[in-house]
Amino acid sequence: MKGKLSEALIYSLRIIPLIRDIDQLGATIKRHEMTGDILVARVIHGGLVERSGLLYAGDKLVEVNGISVEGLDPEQVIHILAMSRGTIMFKVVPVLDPPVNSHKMVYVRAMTEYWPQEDPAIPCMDAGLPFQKGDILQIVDQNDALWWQARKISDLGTCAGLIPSNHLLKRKQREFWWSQPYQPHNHLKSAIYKEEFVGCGQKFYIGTGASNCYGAVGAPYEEVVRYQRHPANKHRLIVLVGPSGVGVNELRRQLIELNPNRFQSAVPHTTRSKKSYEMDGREYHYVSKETFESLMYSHRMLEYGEYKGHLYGTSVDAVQAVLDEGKICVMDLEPQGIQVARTQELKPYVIFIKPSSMSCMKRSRKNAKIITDYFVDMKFKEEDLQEMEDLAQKMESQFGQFFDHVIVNDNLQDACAQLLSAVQKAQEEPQWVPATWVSSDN
Ligand SMILES: Nc1ncnc2c1ncn2[C@@H]1O[C@H](COP(=O)(O)OP(=O)(O)OP(=O)(O)O)[C@@H](O)[C@H]1O
Repeated sequence: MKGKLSEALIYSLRIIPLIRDIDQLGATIKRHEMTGDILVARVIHGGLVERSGLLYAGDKLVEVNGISVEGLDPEQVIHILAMSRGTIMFKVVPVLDPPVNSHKMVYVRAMTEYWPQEDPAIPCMDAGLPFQKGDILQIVDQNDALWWQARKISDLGTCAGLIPSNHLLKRKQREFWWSQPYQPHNHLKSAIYKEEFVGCGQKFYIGTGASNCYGAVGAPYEEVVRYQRHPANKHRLIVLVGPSGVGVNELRRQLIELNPNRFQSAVPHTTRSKKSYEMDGREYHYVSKETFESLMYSHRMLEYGEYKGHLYGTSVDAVQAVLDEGKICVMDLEPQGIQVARTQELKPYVIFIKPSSMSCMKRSRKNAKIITDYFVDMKFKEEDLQEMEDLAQKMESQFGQFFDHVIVNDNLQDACAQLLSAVQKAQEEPQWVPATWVSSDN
């Protein structure tokens, strides 16, 4: 029988050389709250440290290039690193069980915006990844429940950056919401232990329009997948959105005119009575108020409104009727209606029609007429164009996360050609869509 051995931890010191090519090392360090040790806090995905496979989160730094880091602040260690060139020698006590990233890679659409420079709670500002509404992010590391690592798909070659986790972002949004309007910034103060980024100080643009660095309340990330419509499947609904007068109707009309066998509008419903020259199902579906309201209450109306005492609206079934014929349904929608249309059933592809610059608009709309029920032949005035621009900005900042594509409507022919190409791509090429749309039918 073995005698009782007293246990002892054997700390194996390891010397790790890292050759710094450019000045990115891609790791953060922090000081242990109790022991004062300098530890590797985080290894950034895609950075030099991660690629070397030699340093892990939790490793304790003992020396850097022969200089002891004992008793130093993380900032002082960063300074030593900043002065070092070529091969950097780290003497470390390796962590006993290095963390493994067991999460699969997921892609999300950012439904809000995030500005690390405005977020005092981020453990390391320089390692933060700023993003805007609608950006598609590749989440590469979810080991930390609060801070994930992600890359923008438009920038997959770079090393990852820190973003707040879904859970943290939701919590912060809620706190911010409740703290309004009396203490707009107190919620951001946090006792999170600061980390220092061992890499070059990336400079980020600080957003000016954001109400706070965490954006608006709502689901902060939407999981997305690449989806390509099978040629045998129904077409995706094409939704056009834009400020009044920008040319949404004109573009829709022109697109349908190009190929009426392929593109079609949905026939709207109305509660007004049919005129003698009209035909039920051609201009409108003429229904009773009760029928209309039951469609509304059962969420089968994509949008509706009242005009001169009568209800008007477009139903999901009317859109489906066009899709069932194998055609591409093109409809314009108020931005508030996008969320209602965003279903697995319709898989809408949303195109935002945007005005161009004021000077361009003045030129291109010189002979254009505002089309309303009250004024005939009224030309666009400067105020109209200004109002259109302001509204476009508001729409973009409020609903930009839902836009799959943006077209600037300056020259009508160009805009129409861009629309045709975008619509074809939406139907025939892979696009990012909410993961829930393809879970069961693929
Ligand atoms: N690129 C363009 N160049 C010149 N005129 C244009 C252009 N786009 C649209 N127009 C004209 O601008 C006017 C308004 O366009 P349209 O009716 O399509 O606006 P809208 O976005 O549908 O707005 P609303 O919803 O208020 O009707 C029309 O007379 C249209 O012919």
